[in-house]
Amino acid sequence: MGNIRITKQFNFEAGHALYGYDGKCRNVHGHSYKLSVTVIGRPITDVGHVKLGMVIDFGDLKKIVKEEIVDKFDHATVFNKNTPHIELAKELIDRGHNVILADYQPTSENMVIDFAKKIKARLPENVKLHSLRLQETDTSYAEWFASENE
Ligand SMILES: Nc1nc2c(c(=O)[nH]1)N=C([C@H](O)[C@H](O)COP(=O)(O)OP(=O)(O)OP(=O)(O)O)CN2
Ligand SMILES: [Zn+2]
Repeated sequence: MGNIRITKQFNFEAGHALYGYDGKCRNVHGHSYKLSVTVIGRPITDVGHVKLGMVIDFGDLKKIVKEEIVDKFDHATVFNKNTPHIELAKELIDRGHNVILADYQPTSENMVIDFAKKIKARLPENVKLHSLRLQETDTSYAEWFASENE
């Protein structure tokens, strides 16, 4: 049996600001992010296996992506910790806000690279991350493909 790709989609709301950017996105603002996670592998053929016919149970994929990404980023504000925004971030943290201090500029490109690393580290041996698509607005998204990052 051949390789099959399966995809699960996630949504989360997050704020961010692009420090030093020459446009309106230098302001703190938010997005309703849509993340599509595609993995590839061979469906299980062992008739005695509870996951017969699955590459990975969608539920198991959901658990990984929720724990690594959605539960952390949903309703958080992401700042580049290598910029003066660290001061703003510290103030918000002190006031009990949910803040993520990223070691990168929080563009959709950098976020999708970060997400790929985190998801890859949690997948079982027989399942590979194929691609991610992170949609920031109705008209803007970034994609990561394993085949382009080997
Ligand atoms: N290459 C990138 N460019 C921009 C990013 C990014 O992550 N990567 N991010 C932003 C802003 O954060 C924000 O997402 C604005 O994006 P944009 O598509 O420009 O939003 P608009 O509302 O102006 O889109 P329209 O649909 O064209 O009105 C900026 N750039
Ligand atoms: Zn934005």
